[in-house]
Amino acid sequence: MSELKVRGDPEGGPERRAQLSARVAAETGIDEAMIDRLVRHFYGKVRGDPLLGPVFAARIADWEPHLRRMVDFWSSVALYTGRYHGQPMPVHQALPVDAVHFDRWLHLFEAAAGEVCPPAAAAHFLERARRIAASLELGRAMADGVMLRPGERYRLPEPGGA
Ligand code: HEM
Repeated sequence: MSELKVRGDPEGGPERRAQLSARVAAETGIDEAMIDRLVRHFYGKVRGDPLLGPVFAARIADWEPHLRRMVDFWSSVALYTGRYHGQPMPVHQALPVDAVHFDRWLHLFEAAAGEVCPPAAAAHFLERARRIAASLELGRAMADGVMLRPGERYRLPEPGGA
């Protein structure tokens, strides 16, 4: 499985990261306050969603630590701050999710970004979300021993099916 790189650690170390971060901020208007608004708005939608809400409710009792972790994650991914040090792949490999869940997640994320961010910022977040979602879906399939072909989506086996 290819490594899921989300630590905001591009070639060149801290100075290069700071340069990239400043450029993204200047080009898109993204800052920590916008990331905080986006994360809270997005997870508000997720929690009320009939498909995704129960998946989260089964695992998250105290939302504030999760929201803070997700702010760190998006700060690393969007602004190269290196603040997130978790491992999303094994977390999502253990979840009961497939293409339908990933599509819904991206749909809600796109809606949230459109509501909270100016267009260039929304596009920056969304491009990264799509790539990471595709990588997590590949990893999720692989956890069930399924190697997806390019463009193929992962479908959980029907309960009681073949
Ligand atoms: C199928 C759609 C998804 C579902 C149902 C889902 C669900 C979850 C749940 C329940 C957790 C918390 C697990 C726990 O703390 O026990 C989690 C954590 C996380 N999710 Fe997702 N997720 C989805 C897609 C995504 C996508 C597309 C991304 C990134 C773009 C993402 C990024 C993360 C990150 C960074 C964490 C924190 C992992 C850690 O450090 O512990 N998720 N997700």
